[in-house]
Amino acid sequence: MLTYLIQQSRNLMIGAAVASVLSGICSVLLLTQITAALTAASPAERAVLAWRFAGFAVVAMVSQMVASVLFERLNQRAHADMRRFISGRVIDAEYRRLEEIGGPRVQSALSEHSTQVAEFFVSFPTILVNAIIVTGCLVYMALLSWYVFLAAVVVIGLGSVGYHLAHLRAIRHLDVASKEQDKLFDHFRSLMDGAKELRLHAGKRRRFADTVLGGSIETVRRERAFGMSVFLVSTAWGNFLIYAFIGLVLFVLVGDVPERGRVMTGFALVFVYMVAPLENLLMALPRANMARVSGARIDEITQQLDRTTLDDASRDLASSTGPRRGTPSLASTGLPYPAPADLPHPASTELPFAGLALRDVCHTYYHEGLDDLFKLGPIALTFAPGEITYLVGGNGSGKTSLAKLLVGLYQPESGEILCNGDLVTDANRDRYRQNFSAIFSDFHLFDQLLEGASADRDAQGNALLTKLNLHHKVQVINGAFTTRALSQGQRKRLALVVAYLEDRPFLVFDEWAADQDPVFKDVFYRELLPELRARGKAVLVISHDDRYFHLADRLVRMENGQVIAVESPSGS
Ligand SMILES: Nc1ncnc2c1ncn2[C@@H]1O[C@H](COP(=O)(O)OP(=O)(O)OP(=O)(O)O)[C@@H](O)[C@H]1O
Repeated sequence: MLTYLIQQSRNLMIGAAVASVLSGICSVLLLTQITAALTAASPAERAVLAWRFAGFAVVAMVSQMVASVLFERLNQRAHADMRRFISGRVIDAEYRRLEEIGGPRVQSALSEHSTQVAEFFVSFPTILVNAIIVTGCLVYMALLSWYVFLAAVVVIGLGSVGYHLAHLRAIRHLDVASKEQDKLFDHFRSLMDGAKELRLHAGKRRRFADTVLGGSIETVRRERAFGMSVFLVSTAWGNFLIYAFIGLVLFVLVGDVPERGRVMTGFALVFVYMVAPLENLLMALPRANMARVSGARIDEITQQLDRTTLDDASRDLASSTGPRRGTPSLASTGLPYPAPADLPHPASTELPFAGLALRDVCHTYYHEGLDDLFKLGPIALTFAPGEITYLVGGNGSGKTSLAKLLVGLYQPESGEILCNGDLVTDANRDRYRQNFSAIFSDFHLFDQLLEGASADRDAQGNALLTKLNLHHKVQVINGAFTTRALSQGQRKRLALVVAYLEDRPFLVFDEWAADQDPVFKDVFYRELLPELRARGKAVLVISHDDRYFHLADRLVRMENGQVIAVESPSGS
């Protein structure tokens, strides 16, 4: 990830580095002018020095401005690139994969980890400029004396071994911290999602705050502090080696060389000049290592997201703009998923929907903690336009899972789905999904319709709001709802407005009516559903409202992941 970001920003980075180096050189030259001014005798000499001083000061200022602005831009660009990259992968990922990975880990990658990686671009100029200065000093040292240079190499070697050992240890702790951080994001979510429960139960609130959340915060602090301390200790070890080296050179190696005074002065100057950059370098490296750990974490998450992706069409599109699997690539981030018009056509929505068939489809959930499986299917069912199917059964019998299989959110492990007689495959699954509007029980309402604002659509939306008796609460203006602060039942009605506007041939309602008052429940089952039937829509209604089961064209009963009966209650 980090390597890729550096490659992506190479030119900007080179520009920023050159400006940094120039600023560093000018600072040194300014110092030489100050020293010269102290000893300058004539006014003419001082005038020349003054002009030079002014010149270097201006160049130093301009180059520092350019360098810091460019590095800040690099930082922000890296941040934006990563956000686009990760959210692009999340949008592309198979839904089931997302369920498995879980929101908190993705959230953690999007926020903390990407901040750490972007931070690298703040420490990078320090590393770069100081590394250049240290290298320059070593070259100068080699010119002064080969013996001393070789001694320097040995000391640097020793320092590196120490640093490497420390590094291995520190990385282990930073890794534990970054994994714990993913859990911490889960607890952060509970802070909001569980706000009501936490307020109603003081004991639980305390235990959550102290043990669960507090424990997680503490683990991250402890592991990160330990990892970083190891780095800092190795920095002190590096510093010690620098002084040991200086002592070695001054008091042992240049004992009785010819021109001792000149050589000693030369070394003294190099050391004085080199110590600060070397210290800065050693201090900046731990930050770069933090960035590396976070970069690896982002890679791990995006690779898991990638294991199965949307469909071959989007994969093809991404591969035409850059590498996709294995090596990290931001190439597809500008276009995280293909516009429907760009997709190939099989199982398409262009043909009028003529029906679909599930042929012995199966899906399995594996519950890791319990070492337990939930097996859905094999299930064989057909769905026709203008037909209302009620899917009923006890809690956990597999109704929602079957609906997710039906609408293409899960791909069948075995068996197949045929739409208009065409086989649904990985290549056309995304297009197949465009046949459906679904309101699951954990539905999400976007604040916009995301259909492109138009006066017509606003008018259509507002008419539907009136029909669903919501017009006094909310309106559609410029393609967006004026509010989402509604009761659960009202929000579900709003979701219904969205589904109506989508005008898809197949609608799925997962216990939609559960939150409606009796009057509107009646309207839903007795008016809205028949109306949809009359418009030729296929409808799957997951329901526990047995008062209305007789209104279904077909009643599919489920138990323990299997369809146990298909009935025709209305006698049609
Ligand atoms: N995201 C998931 N990960 C793992 N297992 C799951 C997941 N969702 C559901 N399951 C398992 O699948 C079984 C069926 O769940 P499903 O939600 O399909 O049932 P349901 O019939 O819709 O239940 P309800 O009437 O309570 O909504 C559950 O018992 C659960 O063990």
